[in-house]
Amino acid sequence: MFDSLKEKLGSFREDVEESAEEKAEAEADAADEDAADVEATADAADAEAEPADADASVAAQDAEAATAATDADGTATAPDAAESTTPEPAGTDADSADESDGPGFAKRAKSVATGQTIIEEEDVEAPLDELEMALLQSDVELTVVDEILATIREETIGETHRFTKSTTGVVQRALRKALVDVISVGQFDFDERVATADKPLVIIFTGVNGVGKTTSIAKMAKYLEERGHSSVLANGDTYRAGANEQIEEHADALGKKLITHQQGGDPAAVIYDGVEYAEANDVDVVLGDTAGRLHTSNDLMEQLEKIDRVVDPDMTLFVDEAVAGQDAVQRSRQFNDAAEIDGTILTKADADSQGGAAISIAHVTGKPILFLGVGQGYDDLEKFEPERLVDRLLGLDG
Ligand SMILES: Nc1nc2c(ncn2[C@@H]2O[C@H](COP(=O)(O)OP(=O)(O)OP(=O)(O)O)[C@@H](O)[C@H]2O)c(=O)[nH]1
Repeated sequence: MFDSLKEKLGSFREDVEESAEEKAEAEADAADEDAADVEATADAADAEAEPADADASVAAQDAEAATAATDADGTATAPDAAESTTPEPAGTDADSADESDGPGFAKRAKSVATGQTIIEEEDVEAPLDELEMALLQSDVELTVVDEILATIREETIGETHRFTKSTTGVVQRALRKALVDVISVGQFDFDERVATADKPLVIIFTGVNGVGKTTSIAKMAKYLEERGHSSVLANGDTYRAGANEQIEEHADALGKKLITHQQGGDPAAVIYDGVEYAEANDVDVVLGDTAGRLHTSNDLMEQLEKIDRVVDPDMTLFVDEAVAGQDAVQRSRQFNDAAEIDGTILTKADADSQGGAAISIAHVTGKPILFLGVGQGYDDLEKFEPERLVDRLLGLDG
C-alpha cells in the first residue's frame, strides 16, 4: 500500500541528509583552517602580549575564533570543548556578530564549535523541489502539497542540531508533522460516536458507482457486528439495474436484513423503510446505499436533501477509491460541496501505490478519512489512523 509514495518520501530524507553531510564536511574543513589560524596568531601574540590581550586580538582578527576558542594561556582548544569550557572571548559575542546572512555567521561558527549545524534554506530547497514534484506525481492535491512543504520549511530551517547523525531525526520529525497535519483534519472517533448515538443511527453512503460503495456497506455491517452493533441494509440505489441483487448477495452472506424497493423507486422511501424496520426490531444502525451516478450535482443534492428531510441521517459517508487519485480528490470536493459529508471511506488502498487521495481528501474537504478499504473480503476495512499511516509511510512502524 502506497509503496511508491513511501519510496519518494525516503528519497527526500536521503537528499536532505546528503546535503547536510556535504555542508558538515565543508564547515568542518573551514573550522580546521580557522583553528590553525588561531594557533598561529596565539603563538605570535604570546611573545608580545598579555594572555587576555591575545584573546581580544584573536577575536578581532577573525570572528570565527568562536569555532576554536582560545583559553587563558593562549592555547587553542579543540572545537568540541569550546562551547562548554571556555567563556566567549571579548568581542566575539555570537549575538553581536553579523546576522545579516541567515542564522548569522557567529551562530554558524559556534555551531561548528559544538559539533552542530544549522539547516538553512539552501540546504532544503533542492530536496523540497524534488519532493514537490514527487508529491504532485503521486496525485497529492496542489494546495496540500503547498501545505506540506510550508510545514517542512517551518520545522527545519533554522533548526540547530548535531551534525549528520540527527539530520534524519529533524527531517523525519518535520515530514511526520507535515503529513499528520494534513491527513488528520477533522478526525473524530467513529466507534465512540456510534456507541453513544441515539438508536437507530442512520448512515448514508454516497459516491459514484463502481468504487466499492456496496462492498463498503457490507464491510461496515461486519465491522459494527464485531463491536456489538446490529444493522439493517437499505438499498437506496434504485437507479441502477442489478443493484438490489448485488447488495442482496452481501446481505445473505452476512445474514443481514435488506430493505429494497423496485428499480426507479424513491431512495428516501427505501431508507425510511429501513429506519422503520430498525425501530420496530431494535436494530442499532441503518446502512443506506445511494445511487452515485447522477447527471448533475443538482440531482445529487436533491436526492440527498430528500433523504435528509425524510430520515434526517446521522452521518453521510463519501466513498471513493484510492486508485482514482486526483479524480477521487476532485469528486470528494464536489460531493462535499453538493451535500455536506461527515467523512470518507477510501477503498482499494491495497491496490494503490500513489497515496495521493489518502493524503489529500481530508484537507480538501475538511472532513476526515474514517476508513480504508484494504481488500475484497468483509474484514478488509481498516480504521484510518493518521499517525499510524504516516509512520507506515515513513518506515517508522517497526
Ligand atoms: N482490492 C479491493 N477491491 C475492492 C475494495 N472495495 C471494493 N472492491 C471491489 O471493487 C468492485 C466494486 O465494488 P462495489 O461494491 O460493487 O462498488 P459500488 O461502488 O457499490 O459499485 P456499484 O454497486 O456497481 O455501483 C468489487 O469487485 C469489489 O470487490 C477494496 O478495498 N479493495
